[in-house]
Order: sequence, then structure tokens, then C-alpha cells
Amino acid sequence: MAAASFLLSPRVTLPLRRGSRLLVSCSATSPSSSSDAAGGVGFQGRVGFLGLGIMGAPMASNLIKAGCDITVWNRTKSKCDPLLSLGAKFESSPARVASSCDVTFAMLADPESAFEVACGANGAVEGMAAGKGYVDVSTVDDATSKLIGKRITSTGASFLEAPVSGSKKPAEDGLLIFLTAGDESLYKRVAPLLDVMGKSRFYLGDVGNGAAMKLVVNMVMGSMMVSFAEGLLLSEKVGLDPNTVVEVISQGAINAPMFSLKGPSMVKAAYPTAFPLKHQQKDLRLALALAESVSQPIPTAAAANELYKVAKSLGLADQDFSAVIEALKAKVQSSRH
Ligand SMILES: NC(=O)C1=CN([C@@H]2O[C@H](COP(=O)(O)OP(=O)(O)OC[C@H]3O[C@@H](n4cnc5c(N)ncnc54)[C@H](OP(=O)(O)O)[C@@H]3O)[C@@H](O)[C@H]2O)C=CC1
Ligand SMILES: O=CCCC(=O)O
Repeated sequence: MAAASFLLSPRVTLPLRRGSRLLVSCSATSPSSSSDAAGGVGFQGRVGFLGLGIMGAPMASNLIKAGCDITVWNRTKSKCDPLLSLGAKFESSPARVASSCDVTFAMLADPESAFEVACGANGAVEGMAAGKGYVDVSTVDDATSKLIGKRITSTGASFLEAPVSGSKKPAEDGLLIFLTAGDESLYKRVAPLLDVMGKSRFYLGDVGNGAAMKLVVNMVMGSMMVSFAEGLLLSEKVGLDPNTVVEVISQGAINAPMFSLKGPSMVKAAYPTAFPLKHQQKDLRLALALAESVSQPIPTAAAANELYKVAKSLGLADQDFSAVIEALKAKVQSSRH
């Protein structure tokens, strides 16, 4: 059961940047183990969900399928329709969702939209009150997360940041990894909901640590993708079959699911969107700012960021981030002229 898995989860303390300590709590749960026999998930109350894009829609959908009482809102209202047909309720603003629900999740594009939906006109803050909780699962920087958390908690409500690792398919399959930080009792309260949407969850202490963890992971991922793209193009240039490169990598020490998953379609110059390139570039930009804040050089990530910026300028922002390979192809062509 979800509650038991939290109590049994290993907890260790690790050194944290800037001299304080970091509490890490991790539990791995299977989605099927998180529903109880009565069809509930061990969470009593109404759940709001703001933001129904590539990630938000399947996450909310899994909560509905698990039997939760869900109320949704999305800026583009038509994206609510598939959720409403599964049994979700609709409210016309983030404020109305928050006031009608016990806990509200938000999955927004970037720091600006996460702040706007939480703290703007008719934002969630207007519907918050003591006893309620706000869980922001968007990928944002630590400063934005802290600001949202401050506004939410000023109403007496609780705040948890909980960005996710894992993309469209893990979201559909309920196999995300939650990187949470903030109010620990809210973390415990929503753990059964996280276990419906994810396979594991980490509690990382103070607000900002979840955002920082997410940016570190995506910084590594963004650089890995650029390196992989360079390898595919170089192999082709020297007369190798890039499909064989994908195969060789998949059997060695640098094997990563990302390479096997994206490699075959990259070779065919197809980039069906799971993680939009514009979001990967946003995450690199935010990671660079995080590194700047502690004077940590991250030259590889900085170079990768430049390439994603080129890809955006080529009109690839809404393609999958693996389309960054097209920016390398474009560089080759421009250097020939
Ligand atoms: N896709 C992925 O693989 C993963 C993404 N993430 C992160 O999750 C978040 C969401 O990603 P994803 O679902 O892919 O992104 P999408 O671009 O598919 O969805 C973005 C969501 O934000 C909403 N939105 C954007 N701007 C505004 C605004 N100004 N006001 C209100 N709503 C707004 C969109 O509304 P509308 O429909 O009206 O445009 C939509 O609901 C991002 O922070 C991303 O970095 C994290 C892990 C994996
Ligand atoms: O933020 C997006 C992460 C995508 C992934 O973890 O596969």
C-alpha cells in the first residue's frame, strides 16, 4: 500500500549545497499496488488539476482512472474535453478549481506560466485557504518555486514542489519519478496520488531542492542528447550506418533508454514530440542560471544550450528535443557556403 511504502522508505541525510543538510526519502511503488481494494487510492478529498498538456493530461487521466474525484482547468479549454469524458469536473479558472478542491496539482510550461496560473488574476492563490494543498509539478527554477510557495502559504495553505522525471510514455503508464520538496505533511498526504502517477518519489527537504534536482537531471539529459546527435552525424559522415551505432551503444556501458528510444527515429529525421525542444532549452537556460548562482562552470551544458537555441530559431521549438540534431545538420550546411 502507498502509505506503508512511505513509512518503510529508506531515509538518508546527504550534504547539501550552501552548508545545510538535505533529507532524502525515496520509495519505489508500482502503480497497481497503490489502489486499495475499494477502488480508491487512499486519498480522501477532491483533487484539482491545472494544465493539461503533454504531461498534465495523462497524469490527470490516471488519477481519474484510479477513482479520484478530479476537477480540471486548462487555458485552452478544448484540452479538458477528453478528461471530462472520463468523468472529470470542470471549473472556469485556477481560483475556482483551488477553492473547490482539497489539493490542486499544476503542470505548466515554464516559470512564467506556473507563476501566472498560481498567482495571477483568478489564479490558484485566490482559492487557497488553510487545510488545502498546492502541488506544483511543473519544471521551474528554485526562485519561482519559492515565490509561488510563499504566496500559497500566505493563505494558510500548504505547498509542495514536485517536478517529474520521465516523459510522455511514463506519464501515460504511471511511471514518473517525483522530485518533491516543501511541506512534508502535504508530501505524506498526497503520496497515494503520486503513487498513482509515478513509480518512485524523492522527498528532498526545503522548497527549491526539487527544482534544482530536476534541472541537474535535465541538464545532463540535454547534453547527452547533443553528444548522441553528434555521434550519429559523425558516423554517417565517415561511412558507418548510424543504426549500427545505436545498436552498439545499446549494448555497452553508455547504454541509456533515451538512445534506444529516440535513435531509430532520429536516423529517419522524425521527431514525434514527447518532450518539446523549447522545454529542454528552457531547462538548460534555468540550469545555467542555477550554476551561475554558485559559480559552477558547466561548459558542456552551455554549449548544448546554444545548439538548442539554434534549433529553436530553425522553427523546431515544438518538435521533440531530439530534433536538435537538425541544428547540427544546419551548421554543417552553413559551414560549406
Ligand atoms: N513533455 C515531457 O516529456 C516533460 C515535461 N516536463 C515539464 O512539464 C511541464 C509541462 O510540459 P508539457 O506537458 O510537455 O508541456 P506542454 O507544452 O504540452 O503543456 C504546457 C501546459 O502549460 C499551459 N500554459 C502554457 N502557457 C500558459 C499560460 N501563459 N497560462 C496558462 N497556461 C499556460 C498550456 O496550456 P495550453 O494548452 O492552453 O497551451 C499547457 O497546459 C514543463 O515545465 C516541462 O518542462 C517534465 C517532464 C517531462
Ligand atoms: O523534463 C523532461 C524529462 C524527460 C525525461 O525524463 O525523459
